Amino acid sequence: MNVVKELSVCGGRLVKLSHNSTSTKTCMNVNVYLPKQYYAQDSSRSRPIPTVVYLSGLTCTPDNASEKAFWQFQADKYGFAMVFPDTSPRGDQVANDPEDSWDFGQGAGFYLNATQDPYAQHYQMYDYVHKELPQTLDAHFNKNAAAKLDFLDNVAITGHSMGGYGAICGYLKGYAERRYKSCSAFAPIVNPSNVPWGQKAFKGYLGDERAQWQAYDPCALIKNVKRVGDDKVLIHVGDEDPFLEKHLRPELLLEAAKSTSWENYVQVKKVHGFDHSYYFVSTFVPEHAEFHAKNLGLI
Ligand SMILES: N[C@@H](CCC(=O)N[C@@H](CS)C(=O)NCC(=O)O)C(=O)O
Repeated sequence: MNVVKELSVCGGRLVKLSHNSTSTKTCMNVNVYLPKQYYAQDSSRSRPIPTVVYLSGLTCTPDNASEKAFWQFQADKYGFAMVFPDTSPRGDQVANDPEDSWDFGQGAGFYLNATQDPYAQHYQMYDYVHKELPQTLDAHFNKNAAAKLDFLDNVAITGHSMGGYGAICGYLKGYAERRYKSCSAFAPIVNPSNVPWGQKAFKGYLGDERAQWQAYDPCALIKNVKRVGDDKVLIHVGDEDPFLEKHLRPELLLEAAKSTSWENYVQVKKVHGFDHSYYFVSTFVPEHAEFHAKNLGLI
């Protein structure tokens, strides 16, 4: 991994990295925020600093949330690190949307492993985000450092819009092995098989066969994953979000959860007057941070 830039933010440092990914076969950018606890000269710390992975929405790079979600204040408050991955592979060699729209292709990888040409070659974002990136970050940050960061075990996941979808999907798919300790989402796409953004992406990346889509659809996954303990999924969405009725439709996840172990354990908070922007996301980041801090054993 190459450190492209390091900046002071709040009480810690934002590290901007790039690396050659074996999953996407491209150079990927990722931002990592190391909270103030990472730099504290406290050798008595008994366990590594947990991480929260934030998956961004359509058109975003790792910088959008790093600059506009204000996670850093919360990371310092509770003592977790943040990982901000990119939303797709990028580059001239990477196939893009034939319609040249922002809802598919570069900036819109949907955090899945594409099976269809010409996308399968580089769009392997599921393996990248959930498998390769944590291992790569672990090797980079923990090799020689005294203070350890936990990218592999005590990890939470969250995200916005397409990234909220990616977070719920990754959480449920990895649930049996407890890949993530905690999951939340801001204005997520919850039922991609049945909304235009998701259908376009699934058709392009996974093909016409709808049976293949089920493996990545939270509304299908939730029916086959048995919830344990106090696990809950926390969701916020604004009632003035322009994408609410057509693309997000969070009520469909509540319907899918009915009569399963998740009934009453998916919490959708519809908040009045908020839209889809980072004004909305940043307002509710403190509540999500507290939720994850509890589930990561920090409070
Ligand atoms: N007009 C928006 C449409 C896409 C959009 O709303 N993207 C959301 C995620 S689905 C976003 O976070 N955009 C970037 C930002 O607000 O910084 C854009 O081109 O950015």
